[in-house]
Amino acid sequence: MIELDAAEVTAWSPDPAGGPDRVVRLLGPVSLRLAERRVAVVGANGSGKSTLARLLNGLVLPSAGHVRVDGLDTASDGVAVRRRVGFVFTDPDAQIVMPTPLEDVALSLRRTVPDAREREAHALAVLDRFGLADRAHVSVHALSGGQRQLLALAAVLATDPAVLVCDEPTTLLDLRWRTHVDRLLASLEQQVVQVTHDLEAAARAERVLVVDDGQVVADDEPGPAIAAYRALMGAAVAAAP
Ligand SMILES: Nc1ncnc2c1ncn2[C@@H]1O[C@H](COP(=O)(O)OP(=O)(O)OP(=O)(O)O)[C@@H](O)[C@H]1O
Repeated sequence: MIELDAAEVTAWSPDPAGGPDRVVRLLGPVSLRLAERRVAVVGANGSGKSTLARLLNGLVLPSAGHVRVDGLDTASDGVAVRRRVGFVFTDPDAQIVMPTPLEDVALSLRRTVPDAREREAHALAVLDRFGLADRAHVSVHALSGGQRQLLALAAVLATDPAVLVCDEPTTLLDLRWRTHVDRLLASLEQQVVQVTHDLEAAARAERVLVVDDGQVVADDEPGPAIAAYRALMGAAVAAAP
């Protein structure tokens, strides 16, 4: 269970008028309990979706309030939270650090599988599960964008986190790879919280959060939540000069 209690995120920002830096609120206060297996987060560019997603595994810490995962506070139990909550970025290149897929997945397993041979065998099995076994030893630069996104997912899921948070995991993918990754995400046992601009993907969630200007402005089943998001975007388009 993910719990946000009056969680706020603030940051220092330059004053456009040239005065001293000032504190701006990026998100919140947000209070939520997320127990559903499939949660989608939608909203305009810059509305605060990534900030919300990053709060869930302690990549961003709340400036006020608390975020807890299965009772573990992201501020005081960050390491334990990150073992429970895997995070997948939009751009897999932000995440892939090793020269080959095998080494990259093996790196994720270094804590849970101490023996090097066992670790390699385990990493190969993970790559096989993601359809990447025949790419295990090639340079990661020789992978397609879709294969790189799969590798990023494989490396995160290798340690079997209880929760997977994905920040627009299919935005850079063509329709074929998007469908492939969507199916893979749908097949997971884990709780998945997915930030997305893909309203078809959001419609498959059990619960959809709509973020606008740093606030959760709708929180509902997909039908009404997506309708609220469309209304919000329609109003923004109508108000544009
Ligand atoms: N460290 C920071 N300092 C100052 N402002 C920040 C910082 N991080 C994010 N912001 C601002 O906070 C707002 C929310 O950013 P966030 O990345 O959460 O939006 P988003 O909804 O994920 O956007 P997108 O759909 O474009 O990825 C934006 O206006 C962004 O510029």
